[in-house]
This record gives sequence, C-alpha cells and structure tokens, in this order.
Amino acid sequence: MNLEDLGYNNHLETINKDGISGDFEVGRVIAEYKERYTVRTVSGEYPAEITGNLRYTATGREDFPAVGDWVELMVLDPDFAIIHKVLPRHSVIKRQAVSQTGEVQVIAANIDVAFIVQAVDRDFNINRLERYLTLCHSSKVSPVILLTKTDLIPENRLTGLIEEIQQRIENVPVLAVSNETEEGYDLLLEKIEKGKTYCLLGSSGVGKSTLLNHLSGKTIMKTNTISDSTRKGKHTTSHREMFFLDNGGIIIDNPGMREVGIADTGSGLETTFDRIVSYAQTCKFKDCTHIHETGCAVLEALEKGDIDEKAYENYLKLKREKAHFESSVAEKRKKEKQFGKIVKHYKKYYAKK
Ligand SMILES: Nc1nc2c(ncn2[C@@H]2O[C@H](COP(=O)(O)OP(=O)(O)OP(=O)(O)O)[C@@H](O)[C@H]2O)c(=O)[nH]1
Ligand SMILES: [Zn+2]
Repeated sequence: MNLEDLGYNNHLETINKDGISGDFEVGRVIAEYKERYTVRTVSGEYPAEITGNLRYTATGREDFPAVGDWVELMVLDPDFAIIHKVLPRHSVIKRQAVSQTGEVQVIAANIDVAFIVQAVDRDFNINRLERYLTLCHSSKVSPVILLTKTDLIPENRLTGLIEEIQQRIENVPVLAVSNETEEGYDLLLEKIEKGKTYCLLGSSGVGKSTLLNHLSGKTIMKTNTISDSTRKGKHTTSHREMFFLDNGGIIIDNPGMREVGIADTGSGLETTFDRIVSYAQTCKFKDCTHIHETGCAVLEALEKGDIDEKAYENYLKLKREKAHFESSVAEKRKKEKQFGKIVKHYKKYYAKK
C-alpha cells in the first residue's frame, strides 16, 4: 500500500510543505481506542501512543489524533510506535460532546464526503438530517444523504420520502440502499472515488456496519439482530475504524450517535439553511431575529409558503443551540486566559525568589 492508497493527495502535500523530518514516518490513524491508536503506514500497521509532550501541550480534544488524521510517528518495534505530531487537517468533523459545554469531540479528520445515513423506518427524521448537514457544512465536508433499509417499505413510500427531503433540502444528493437486497449499491459505489475519504454518520442501528461489511466483502465487524420490540442493536460499534475498498475508496465507520450537538462557530448553519438566510438579507432590521419583527422578510416568506415551516422552526432551534455553543466556547477561552495569567504570575513570582 502506498500513500496515495491511504488517501494522501496534492492538497496534503501543499499543507504539509515542511515535509517529514528524517527519523519519522508518515501514517494515517485508522482506529482509535482510549488514547491508543492504530496507524497505517506504507510499511505496515502499528499500535501507537502519543508522546507525553503532545498530551501535555494539548489544549483540548481537538489536539489529539483522530481517525483519518495524518501523523508523524516513530516506529520503535512492530508492536509499538509513538506519534509525535498530528499534521494539519484539511477538514475535521466535530460535535459538541454530551454534557461538556464548549468541549468538542472530533468525529473524524481529513474527510472528503460524509454519508448521512438514515434508515427509512422509525429513524427517518428531516430535522435530524438538517442537524447533520450543519455538522458537515461547518466541517467543510460535502454531504450525501444515504437512506437505508429500503426493503422495509414499498417503493412509492420511498419515492415520497425522497420528495419530502428534496422539498426541504436542496442541492444535496440523496441515495437509497437496502443491505438486505443490495439494491442501490451500484449507484452508491459510483459515488465512491479512488483515494477519497468518506465517513458514515448516523444513529445506532441504521445499518452502517452492515453496509461496510458488504462493501468491503468481508465480515469486519459483528452486527447483531435488532430486537423488534426495543429497536436497540445488541452489538454497537465501539470505536471508529477505517476501511479500504477494492475500488480504492476509503471509508470511516463511526459509532452511532445519540446526540449531535452543534459545534459550529462558522457558517455551517447558514449554508444548511441558505434559503432562509437569503430571505433574511432583506429584513428591515439588521439584527432581526425573524420571530416577531415588522418588515421581516423571513416571516413574509413563511406566510407565503416560500419557506417550509418545519425548516424554519428547526433553523431557529439550531440557531439557539449554536449561540449557546459559541458563548460557552467564549467562556472557556476566557477561563483559559485567566488561568494562563495566574500561571504567568506565579512563574514570575518564583523566578524572583
Ligand atoms: N431490513 C433491513 N435490515 C437492515 C438493513 N441494514 C441493516 N439492517 C439490520 O439492522 C441492524 C443494525 O445494523 P448495523 O449495521 O449494526 O447498524 P449500525 O448503524 O452499524 O449500528 P451501530 O454500530 O450501533 O452504529 C442489524 O440487525 C442489521 O441486520 C437493511 O438494509 N434492511
Ligand atoms: Zn427577519
């Protein structure tokens, strides 16, 4: 396997123009356990840990390696390698970690395309699709919506669901597959290009592992039957892993996510709801909240039916969440700064003594 097979490309070449220093190898993180990693290089696959320095200088989860990351490492023996640097990322998918305000969790790095996976049965939910879209847009990753378990519903129902999605979500491709019959696999495989990196995002039990098992032609991960009464999978993916397909595509599986907190400080939300945002530009007041103001172009469009009501409600909800995230990030930075000042003060004090 060469670096291109691992997904290395021109773009990485340009962001890593410093090159790799002499004693190190470059590799890609293909699995992550609790602060332990599996890294694949051109010479093989190695269990790896990070240097103490990397750990102590990390200011948050984002500074630790994640699946998909390119790293510089030193292979000490076949069973042990040390990661000493995470190379700059061209994209990073993150979400707000549950119950840790302002702390983000990196889902995957250096992803080109994310498949937002949703099963057509009870899992189907357009609000959640918009939430995942915001995640993708704020990560600079192109989204593709992938519906699964199409064998569970009649064809006309599937057509209806796809229309429903397209009415609310424009310009995002929608694919549909069944892992039972493998219908739709041909169109899905056409989307997957050699050397590009993809990831699967979605709730637990929507069929991500089953799909990967089928696509990679081997049983890589155990999947278990879902008990019909609870709809809870017995086996769930416990860590992320990267798979290399025969056609050269690279796919990252992700553990099913129960909560996808918005971790957006950029324009991900605006991109997702660009229709609403474009109306908002002509609101009478610059700081219009689009809730009660006179001369609000969004409310007018809503009235006329030019904006979908559910999309509007979801937009406001995610906007509130984003504002909350942004303020908790600001709060965290302020605290860090204060702490930094205290440390500096003490250093000065002790230096004098
Ligand atoms: N009828 C039907 N069942 C499916 C399909 N795909 C997956 N399943 C079943 O759904 C259950 C869950 O599938 P998994 O592949 O484990 O789901 P997952 O998304 O990987 O779940 P996590 O690992 O928890 O994230 C299994 O019992 C599968 O057999 C499908 O296309 N049709
Ligand atoms: Zn307005």
